[in-house]
Amino acid sequence: MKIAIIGYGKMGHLIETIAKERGNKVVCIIDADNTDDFNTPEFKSADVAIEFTTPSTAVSNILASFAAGVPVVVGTTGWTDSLPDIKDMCEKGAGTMLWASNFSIGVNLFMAFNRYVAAVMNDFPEYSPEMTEIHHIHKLDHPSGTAITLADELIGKVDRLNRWEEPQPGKTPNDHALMINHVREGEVPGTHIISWDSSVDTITLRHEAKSRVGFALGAVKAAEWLKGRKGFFSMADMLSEVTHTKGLFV
Ligand SMILES: NC(=O)C1=CN([C@@H]2O[C@H](COP(=O)(O)OP(=O)(O)OC[C@H]3O[C@@H](n4cnc5c(N)ncnc54)[C@H](O)[C@@H]3O)[C@@H](O)[C@H]2O)C=CC1
Ligand SMILES: O=C(O)C1=N[C@H](C(=O)O)C[C@H](O)C1
Repeated sequence: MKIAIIGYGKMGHLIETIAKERGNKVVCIIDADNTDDFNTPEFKSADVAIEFTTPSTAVSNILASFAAGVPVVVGTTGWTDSLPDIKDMCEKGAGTMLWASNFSIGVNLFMAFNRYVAAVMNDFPEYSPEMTEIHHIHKLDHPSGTAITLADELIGKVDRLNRWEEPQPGKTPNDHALMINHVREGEVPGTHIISWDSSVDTITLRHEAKSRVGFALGAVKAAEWLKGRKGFFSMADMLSEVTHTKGLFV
């Protein structure tokens, strides 16, 4: 199939390599210096575009893809205040998009394990959860999109929690808040840790990406799956259809 790449940075380069290895043709690459190319026949010929740019540019790239009539897989994080409006547009037929805070199959399994553990822990108030995400020093947003997804899903299962917070100097954490810590060091591709702590022990769930390959491969597979569909989709929609794990992802 024909793929357009929006954002030719660390993820964009890897997506180009993996898309070609899987037999796809990359028909157009848009980066910060050629954003007028959304109007070209090359971009408009793409079956699906894949967008990995920055928190401040994702929304305009999504809208430009919709205007060009090209369905778009979006991995950019840090812009999701606008997600309800974009989802609404897709549901009204103005565009097609698949968004995920994390395209790695391992992280999507980790998300399922997190939901299961949180549901169990709802009945064990002696355990308090906390989350830490560790990423490379170039990352623009915090907490990571993945941490926000994990936190929202955990909070949804635990009656004693109603929001997440980041630590603030001099401020005592609220009893009903899940704390999310972020660490920026070196070139760490992405590590997420969820711990459940009691006075006598700690239970820890940890996912550690070894490289960005899992993210890029998942995004290319999502693009291949999105071809020919219309509406708004998540990784869960794709995984629940292509795997036989009934109820695990949605
Ligand atoms: N959902 C997922 O699985 C993953 C999401 N990400 C997210 O993807 C985004 C990009 O990550 P990286 O590739 O590591 O960043 P990067 O900084 O290496 O690349 C971003 C690219 O976007 C380009 N860009 C900036 N403005 C643009 C515009 N208006 N139009 C087109 N391109 C533009 C930059 O020139 C740069 O080449 C980040 O938000 C990151 O958090 C990263 C890895 C996995
Ligand atoms: O910026 C990154 O690199 C990553 N961003 C995503 C996020 O914010 O969750 C996914 C992955 O952890 C890598």
